[in-house]
Amino acid sequence: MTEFLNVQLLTKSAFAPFGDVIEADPATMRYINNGTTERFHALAAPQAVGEGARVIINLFRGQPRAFPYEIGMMERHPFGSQSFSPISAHPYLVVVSEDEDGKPGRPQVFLARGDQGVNYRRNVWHHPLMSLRAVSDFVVVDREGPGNNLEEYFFETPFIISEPCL
Ligand SMILES: NC(=O)N[C@@H](O)C(=O)O
Ligand code: NI
Repeated sequence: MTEFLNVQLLTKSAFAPFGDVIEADPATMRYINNGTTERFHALAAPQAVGEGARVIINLFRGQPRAFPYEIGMMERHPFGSQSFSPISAHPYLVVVSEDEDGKPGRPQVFLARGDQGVNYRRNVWHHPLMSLRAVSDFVVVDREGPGNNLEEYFFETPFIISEPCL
């Protein structure tokens, strides 16, 4: 039986089980550079485990997804975190799942604003990048190093996101 997923707004509290929201949170702000710059401090902390592992910074250029969209798989990165920070100012979707005995549970879909980034903590189930509306660039901070840092799971029956809006 096809299951449709609803979409919720991305908030720090709702996303807390999965990682961090990278946004200009006033509670994290301190002035630097003689008061000319606001520093929103330590919004997330990259993780990269394993001998020889390092944190790297990438650019991802995502093609917009078409809807209705089938969420047929999820993935996770056992050895490192992965963050996505939009630099094209377009909204995008963030799809995550709790872990249920080594498999992803029912996906949860968040609509992220174009000024919100996310950091998936290490080993958190998520769907690959889901850009909306237009080709969108993201600064991606994740882990490079030895070992297979990609685990994928394919659902027997895909979930459907009918529309990306709320
Ligand atoms: N494969 C890759 O680098 N990207 C995915 O991990 C993703 O989450 O988009
Ligand atoms: Ni990923």
